[in-house]
Amino acid sequence: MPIKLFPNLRLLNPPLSATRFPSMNLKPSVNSSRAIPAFRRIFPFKLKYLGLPTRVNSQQQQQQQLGLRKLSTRPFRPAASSEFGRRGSRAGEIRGSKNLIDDEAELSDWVSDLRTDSFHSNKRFSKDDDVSDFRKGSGRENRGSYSMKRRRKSDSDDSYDSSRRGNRNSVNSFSRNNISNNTSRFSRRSNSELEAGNVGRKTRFSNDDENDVGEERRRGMSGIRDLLSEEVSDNDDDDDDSVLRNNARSLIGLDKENGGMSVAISSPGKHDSFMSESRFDQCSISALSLKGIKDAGYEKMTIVQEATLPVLLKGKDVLAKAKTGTGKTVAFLLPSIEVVIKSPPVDRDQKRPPILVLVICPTRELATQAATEASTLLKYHPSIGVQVVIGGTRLALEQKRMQANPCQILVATPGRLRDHIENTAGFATRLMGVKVLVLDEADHLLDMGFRKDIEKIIAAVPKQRQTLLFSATVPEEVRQICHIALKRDHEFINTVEEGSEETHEQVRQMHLVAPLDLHFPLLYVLLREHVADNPEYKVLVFCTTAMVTRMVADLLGELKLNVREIHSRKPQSYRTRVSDEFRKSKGLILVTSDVSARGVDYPDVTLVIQVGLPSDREQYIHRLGRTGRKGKEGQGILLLAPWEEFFLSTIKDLPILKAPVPSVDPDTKKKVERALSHVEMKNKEAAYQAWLGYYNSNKKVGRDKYKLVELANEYSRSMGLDNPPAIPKLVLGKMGLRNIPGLRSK
Ligand SMILES: Nc1ncnc2c1ncn2[C@@H]1O[C@H](COP(=O)(O)OP(=O)(O)OP(=O)(O)O)[C@@H](O)[C@H]1O
Repeated sequence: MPIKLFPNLRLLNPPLSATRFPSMNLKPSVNSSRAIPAFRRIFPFKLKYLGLPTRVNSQQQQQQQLGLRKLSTRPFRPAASSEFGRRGSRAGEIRGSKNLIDDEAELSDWVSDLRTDSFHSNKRFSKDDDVSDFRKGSGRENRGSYSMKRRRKSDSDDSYDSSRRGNRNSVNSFSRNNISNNTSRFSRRSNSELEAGNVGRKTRFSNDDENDVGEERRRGMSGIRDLLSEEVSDNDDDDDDSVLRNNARSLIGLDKENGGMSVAISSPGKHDSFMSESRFDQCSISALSLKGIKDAGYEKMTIVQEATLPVLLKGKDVLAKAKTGTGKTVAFLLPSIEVVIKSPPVDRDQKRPPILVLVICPTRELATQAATEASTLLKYHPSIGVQVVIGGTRLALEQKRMQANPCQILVATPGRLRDHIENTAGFATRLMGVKVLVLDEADHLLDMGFRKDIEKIIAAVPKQRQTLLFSATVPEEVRQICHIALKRDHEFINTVEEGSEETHEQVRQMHLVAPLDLHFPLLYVLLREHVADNPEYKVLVFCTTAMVTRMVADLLGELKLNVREIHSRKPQSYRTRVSDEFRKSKGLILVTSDVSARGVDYPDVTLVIQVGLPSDREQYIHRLGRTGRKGKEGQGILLLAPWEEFFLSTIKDLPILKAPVPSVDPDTKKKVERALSHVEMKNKEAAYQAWLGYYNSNKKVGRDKYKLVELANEYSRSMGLDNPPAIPKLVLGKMGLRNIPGLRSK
C-alpha cells in the first residue's frame, strides 16, 4: 500500500491562470515571412535514447549537422515497459503528494498532528529491532581542527537568489550498460567550437534564501507495529562492507595525498550513467532502513552512493562531488540515519534532547526536499524524528514546534539556524549532541555569502563529529578552504570521471549570442518552438534577478505562454505552491531566479534556458542540472549579449555549442513589443534597477561604470521604455553610481 506523505494539504489559492490577459489585437503583419524554426536550427538533431548525436569536432561538421539532420526537440521518453517506468510510478505514488505546507495556519495544524514520540525512548528501544545497532560505536576516529576566519559577506540583495529540490515522481535505473551506445560520440565535441571572448572573472552573488515557511513532515505509519515485531538484524557484515569498499575504491581509484588527506578520483566507466551495479544491502545498513529504501523504489545504488556509503559508514569525513541529479541526498542521509540508529536512546522526558544529525542546505526548497527524503528513508524508524527550520514563518512558531516535537535529525537553512542558536533557549545545548554535520551544496555554503553563518554553526557543534560535504561542483577555492569544516584526513570522493565534463552527456548545450534588444523576441521564439515540438514540455527559464524574473514572467504571460514565476520576492506559501505545481505538471514554463538553480529535483524538465550572465560557472552547471536528471535527456540554451560572451571562457571545457541566432520575423517582433507595452511600468522599473545592480556587482561588467550605464539603458529600451527609469539617489549611492551620465535619479 503506497504511503502518502502529507495527504491533507490543500491549495489555499487557486492556481494561476495560464491566460491571465486578454488576447491582443495585432495589426496585420508588414511582412509575413516566417522565421526558420529557431529550435530546429539550434537543435537540429533528433534525440534518441540509443543514438545521441555524434559530437562534432569542427565547425564544418557542426554546420553539416545543422543542415542535414532531421529536426526535433522531442525529449526522449523511456518505453512504458522499462524498468524505469515501472519503478517510477511506484516511487511517484509515495512521493507524489504535496510535501510542503501552504501557510502558517497549516503549519499549526501540522504541529498538532505531529507524533509526540519522535525521539528514542529507552522503553521503545528495548523492543525495537534497531537495538542491535546500539551495540556499535559510531566509528568516528579523528578530530579535526578548523579555522574560524571571518570574511566579508559578499554582495547580496533580494535580487540575487539562491536555490533547491522537490519530491520525486519517478525513479530511473539506467544501468551503465543501458546507455552504452549513446554516449561517447557526443563527448567527442571539441571545445574549439566555442567562440569564447575575454577571460571572465568569477563572481558570486550568493544570498541566503531564508525567512521562509517551515515544513513539517508527515510519515506514513501504517504497518509499523507489525514491522516492529519482525526479526530485524543489523546487516553489519564487515566482509560485505569491505568488498563493497574495495569495489568503490577500485571504481574511484582512491589515492593518498598530502597531509593525510585522501583524494579519490573516479572512473565510473566511460558512460555517463549514474547507476552502479551494487545493492544497498551490500552495505552495513540496518534492515529497517533497507525496507525504507526498497519502498522508496531504490534497488541499486547510484555511483555516488556506491562510492561514498562504505567510507561514510566507517565514520570518515568526506567531501564528495557527483553530477547533478545522481542521488547525493540519499548518499548523505543514509549514513547519517545509521548514526542515529547506533546512538544511545534519548530519554523522552529529557529537557533538551540532543540533535544528532544537522543537515544544512542553502535554500528553503532544498531543506524541505532533504527533510522529505529523510522522512521517506525513515519510514520504518518511527522513533526517529526529522524537522526543518527554514524561516518564512515566525521564529516563535518554529521554537514551539521544536519544543513540542524534539527531533534527532534537523534540516536547516543557515540564517534561520543561526537565529535559533542565538535566540532559542536550550537550542545551543541540543546542538552539542551533533554527531554528523552535513553541508549540502557545500561549495555554495562555504562561499562568502554564507561563510559567517557556517562558521557560527560549526562553532556551535562539537569538534568531535563526522562531517559530510556534498556538491556537484567543487571549485579549487572550496578545496582550499574545506578544512574549516572537515578533518585533515577527510576523503575527497570525486565521481566525475577525470577529464570528463561536469555536465551530463545526454544534455545538449547551446549558446546563442545576440544583441540585448533581440533577447525577448528570441526567448519567445525559442519557447514557442519548443512548446510546439514537445507536447509534454516542461521548461525552466533562469533570469538574473528576482525582479527581472517577475518582468520576464509577465511578458511571457502576455504572450499567452503557460508560465509560472518563482523568486525570493514571492511569499513562501506561493513559492511552495508553484514549485509543487511545476513538479507535478507537464506543459508548463517556470520563469525563475536562482532559487531554483541548485538541487531542486523537478522530474522530466525538457529544456533549461538561461537568459543573461550566470553568476559563475558553478551556477551555470547547477541550473543546467535541472534537466537530464537520473539519466534522462535534456537541452540547455544560454542566451547572452555580445558583451557577455566572455563568460563562455569559464565553461569552455563543457560540451556547449554555438547556435546560429534564429531570425525573428517582424510579426513576432511586433507581438513581443505589444506584450511588453502591457507589462506593468513598476515591474519594468524594478527590473531595470535590479538588472543594473546585478551587472554592477559583476567584476567584469561592473568595472566600467559608464559602459555599464549604457548597457542598462539598452536593456531599458529592450523593455520598450523610451527613457530609463529614475533610481532613488540612495540606491545609486550604494551602487557607487552617483553622477554617472545616463542615469536618472529621484
Ligand atoms: N539509488 C537510487 N536509485 C534510483 N533513483 C535514486 C536513487 N537515489 C536517489 N535517486 C533519485 O535520484 C533523483 C536525484 O537525486 P538528488 O536530488 O539527491 O540528486 P543530487 O545529486 O542531489 O542532485 P543536485 O546536484 O541537483 O542536487 C531523485 O529523484 C532521487 O529520488
